[in-house]
Amino acid sequence: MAAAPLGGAAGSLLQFLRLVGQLKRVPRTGWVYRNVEKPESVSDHMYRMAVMALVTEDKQLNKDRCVRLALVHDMAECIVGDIAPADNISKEEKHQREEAAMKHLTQLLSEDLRKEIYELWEEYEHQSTAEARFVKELDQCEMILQASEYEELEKMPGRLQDFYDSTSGKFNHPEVVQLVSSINMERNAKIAATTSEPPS
Ligand SMILES: Nc1nc2c(ncn2[C@H]2C[C@H](O)[C@@H](COP(=O)(O)O)O2)c(=O)[nH]1
Ligand SMILES: [Mn+2]
Repeated sequence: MAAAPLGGAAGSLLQFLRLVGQLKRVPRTGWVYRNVEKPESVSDHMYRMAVMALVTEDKQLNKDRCVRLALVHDMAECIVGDIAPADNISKEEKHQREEAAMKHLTQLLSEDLRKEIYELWEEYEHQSTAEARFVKELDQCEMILQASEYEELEKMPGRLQDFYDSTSGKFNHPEVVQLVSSINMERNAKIAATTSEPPS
C-alpha cells in the first residue's frame, strides 16, 4: 500500500527537496542545442560554481554569501527549465516565469527560510551586490570552462567558439580574469596544435 504523502512542514520540505532534485535531471540547454553528448545538468553547473566561490581569495567579498548565491541562482530552473538565449524568450518573460517558480518553491519552506532563499535569488537576479556580480562572472566562467572540456572530450577544438565570443569582455574580477586567461591559453594551444598538424 503506497504511503500517504506527509502533511505539514515535513511534507512541504520533502516536496521542496524533490523539486530541487529535478535540477539533477535538467540538462543545460546551451549544450543540448549544440548536440553535446551527455550534457551536464543545471545542478552540475551550480555545484562547480559553488566550489569556485568557495575557493575565492578575495577577502572583500562575503564568501559564504557567494556560495549561497551560486547554489540558488538557477534554482527556479527545476520548474521553468533552462532558458537559453537561443530560446528568444524576453528578459521580462524569463524573469516572470522564474519569479513565480521561486515563489512556489519558497512557499514550501518556513518563513525564515522562505525569506532567506527568495532574497538570495532576488539579489542575484538584480545583480544588486558585489557578491552577486562576482557570482555572475563565475556563471559565465564556469560555462566557458565546461565548453573547453567538451571540446577536449569530443576532440574538436574550437567547436564551441560562440560561448567564448558571447562572454568576451564580460569579466572584470581579477581572479576570474586570471582564470579565463588560463582557460583561453590552454584552449588556444589545443586549437593551434590541431591546425598545425600535417594532414593525415
Ligand atoms: N550558445 C550559448 N548558450 C548560452 C550562452 N550563455 C548562456 N547560454 C546557455 C547556457 C545555459 O544552458 C543557458 C542559461 O544559462 P544560465 O546559467 O544563465 O541559466 O543558456 C551563450 O552565450 N551561448
Ligand atoms: Mn547559471
